[in-house]
Amino acid sequence: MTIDTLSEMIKIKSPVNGEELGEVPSLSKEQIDALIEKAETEQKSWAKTPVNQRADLLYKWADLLLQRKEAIGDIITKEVGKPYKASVTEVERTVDFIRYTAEDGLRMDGQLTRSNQFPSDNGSRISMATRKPVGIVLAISPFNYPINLAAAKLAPALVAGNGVVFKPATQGALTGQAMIEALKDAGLPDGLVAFATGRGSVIGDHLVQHPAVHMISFTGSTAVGNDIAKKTTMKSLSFELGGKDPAIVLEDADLDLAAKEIVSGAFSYSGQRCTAIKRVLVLDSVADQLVAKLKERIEGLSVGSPWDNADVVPLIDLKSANFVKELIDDAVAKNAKTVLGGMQIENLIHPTLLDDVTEDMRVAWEEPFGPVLPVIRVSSKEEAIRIANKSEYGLQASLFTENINDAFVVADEIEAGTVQLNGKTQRGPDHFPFLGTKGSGIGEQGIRKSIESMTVTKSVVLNLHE
Ligand SMILES: NC(=O)C1=CN([C@@H]2O[C@H](COP(=O)(O)OP(=O)(O)OC[C@H]3O[C@@H](n4cnc5c(N)ncnc54)[C@H](OP(=O)(O)O)[C@@H]3O)[C@@H](O)[C@H]2O)C=CC1
Ligand SMILES: O=C(O)[C@H](O)COP(=O)(O)O
Repeated sequence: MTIDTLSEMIKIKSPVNGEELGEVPSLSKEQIDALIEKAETEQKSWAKTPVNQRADLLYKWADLLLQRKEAIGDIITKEVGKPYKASVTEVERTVDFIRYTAEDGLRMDGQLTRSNQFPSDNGSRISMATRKPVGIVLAISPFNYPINLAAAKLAPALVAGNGVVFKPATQGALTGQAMIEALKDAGLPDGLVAFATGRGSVIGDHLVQHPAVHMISFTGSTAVGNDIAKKTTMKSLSFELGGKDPAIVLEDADLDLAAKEIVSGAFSYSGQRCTAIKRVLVLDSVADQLVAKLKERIEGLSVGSPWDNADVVPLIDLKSANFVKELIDDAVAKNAKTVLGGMQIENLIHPTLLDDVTEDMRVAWEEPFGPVLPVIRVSSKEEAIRIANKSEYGLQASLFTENINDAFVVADEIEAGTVQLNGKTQRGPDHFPFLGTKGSGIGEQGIRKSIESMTVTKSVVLNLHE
């Protein structure tokens, strides 16, 4: 089917019980073009709107989201099966994100540079650089944080004076709709944000190659990120992609702390987080003890419905669960030991701990996006660093040690955007720098960095003549 022939609706069903929740239009090429044209027109006056008024819109939007947090939390849980408490927390976190973005947007300043800072210059020129919006930002978000990772693109884009084309994950589009309704109720100029629904596989190419789009802020899988990068030209890119975050546990680590952080980092929302801990690299001498502690904690996880706030819930779809099971089966066939779990019931995978995982197993390298934790035993910290860095990904890493020297030496060697010392891998707080190296991304996020990525420098030079 080509995009030109589309006009049908896409039904959104619950990943938990298959209930039909609603539908969103699969927009045609012409509909998308008309929306983008309107956004382009509106952006011109939005860019001239004082930043304090742009920030006011964000504050009002945040207030409305907070008032609607239970209702939106309800939609998130229905649509992506996130535990209800975590869904409401996601809305609250988004509110904080938007408010902080408004504040940072107000503080974004230019830079004054005198020419005589450069050798041999007589000082007759002054550059006054300010930040200008890029124009139209294409925001493409994934399913797993359907409001937070969408607002994390829209808020910086808007406060900086841009128009936005917002393409939500299809499984996440109902949440996106609720978020956009709140933005409209807060006073969003009509048409400034084009809400572009439709499957990425169908409308994606048209969006990412659209000549009116100046910048693409994408969060999702490395496969789709690679595809977009190949297809676009002359657009700036900010990509947050997949990960295979290791937790490295050295001999002198506090093993109780390590086990607690690793289990929470690996299994919350069933491991459907880019920053989930996706492998453990533990020194042989403490591996038995650590595995026993991990086992005990994983046994304490609840499995079931997101409405009961279970720790481990059904995955986003059957295809994803089948993929996770495939990784488990491959490892077991190659002699990994199943310490716990390994069962699949439709799209629910029981929390799984695999020991004695080796480098020939797919689960050592591939991102499951599910509740499976492989343990790889290593004989030295050098081996841990080698295996950590052999990954195609480089999002985050955790390092557990009581030795401050090792902490900094090893952290320095790890190829990742962030190394967490004695803590689980995680993105927040959201004003921290957040980035992936290698296959985990391009560019940097974190509130200030996101605003910067959606603006360009405009320099006006004053030439003084005697
Ligand atoms: N580093 C980070 O910050 C994060 C990374 N991720 C990564 O995202 C993945 C899980 O999220 P998931 O939603 O499944 O990721 P996908 O890559 O499948 O989808 C992400 C978004 O891209 C859209 N899309 C799909 N195909 C195309 C295309 N050809 N052109 C343009 N857009 C397209 C999707 O639309 P549609 O839904 O319609 O297919 C969706 O909106 C994991 O790999 C995870 O690690 C997730 C969150 C954070
Ligand atoms: O999408 C993701 O997985 C997030 O960017 C990770 O956020 P978190 O570390 O706060 O869960």
